Amino acid sequence: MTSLPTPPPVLNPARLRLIASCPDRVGIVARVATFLAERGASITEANHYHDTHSQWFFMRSEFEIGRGSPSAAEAHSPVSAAADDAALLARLAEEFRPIAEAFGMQWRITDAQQPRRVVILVSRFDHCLAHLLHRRKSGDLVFDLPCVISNHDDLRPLVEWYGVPFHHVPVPRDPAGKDAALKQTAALIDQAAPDTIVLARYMQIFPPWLCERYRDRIINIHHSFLPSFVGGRPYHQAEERGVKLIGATCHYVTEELDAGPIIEQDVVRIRHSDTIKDMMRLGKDVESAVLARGFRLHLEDRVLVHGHKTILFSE
Ligand SMILES: Nc1nc2c(c(=O)[nH]1)N[C@@H](CN(C=O)c1ccc(C(=O)N[C@@H](CCC(=O)O)C(=O)O)cc1)CN2
Repeated sequence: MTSLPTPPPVLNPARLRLIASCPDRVGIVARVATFLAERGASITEANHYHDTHSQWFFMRSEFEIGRGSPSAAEAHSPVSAAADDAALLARLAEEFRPIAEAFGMQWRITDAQQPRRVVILVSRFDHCLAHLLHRRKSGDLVFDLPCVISNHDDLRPLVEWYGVPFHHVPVPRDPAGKDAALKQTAALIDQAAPDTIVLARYMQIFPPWLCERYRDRIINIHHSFLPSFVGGRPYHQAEERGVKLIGATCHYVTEELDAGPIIEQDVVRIRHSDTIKDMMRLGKDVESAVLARGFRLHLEDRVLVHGHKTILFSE
């Protein structure tokens, strides 16, 4: 049997992701793999899942592909390379669209090397925000951070120490004032044009219109193991109930409070002698870790929303 010639390695390939879901049928993976192979793409990671309840199929393919146009190699300017990558991604999407339509897919192709634009919202508790700012500065989490928005001014020094713009939008308790403040907050978010919004212990409830505008792109950290202890003061609820485990839940934000699709959760054991203050102290590490893990899964396109649940294609 004649061995196929090994193609020369593609120098500095683009690294893209194709995420898709559709009613299950035979041939989906074969068709997508052929589409990629026909374009010289090398699949570096592939995940598939068949949901027996809904008979839907989910897939995530990460692949490397030559940037193609010689102009990109010749240009050597980051701006040109980024522009070429955008053009490559747009061309692939245009060519994939007929396949997606034939299978009835919900899909997207993303650039794994293009940092996401993220706006973080916070109130007074700083531990989750501080964790994300540190992980970004250390390079563990890669994302662009055009600004942080808060309904309190307390965390301005922390945020500005990291060289990130800080916007203070106080939210009064009266309904008219709250509505106006959340509209001002939304305007700042829109101005930043984020891919993702992270609520890092932001203690204001987003109105339905804002949840819809950024559906499946708003990530919250709730300081309980949902569905236990929804809403405000979950540690007080936990103390009253006498639970032996407290926890944290990272979930997408929907108009129904703390009921959005869950991305990541974890727990920590507590003792009968632990006070609410002890719980809040023990909870901080869990909240920070769960938010960072959930956020990373989202940044890497490893979370697929299916109804009120998620499918995770972890590494
Ligand atoms: N539409 C949604 N908005 C928000 C969600 C959500 O799931 N859907 N999660 C919350 C975060 N959160 C718990 O994790 C939470 C935040 C605020 C409250 C609350 O009762 N807030 C009061 C004001 C409290 C204050 O001023 O200190 C209120 O908004 O009336 C409960 C739970 C973020 N937003």
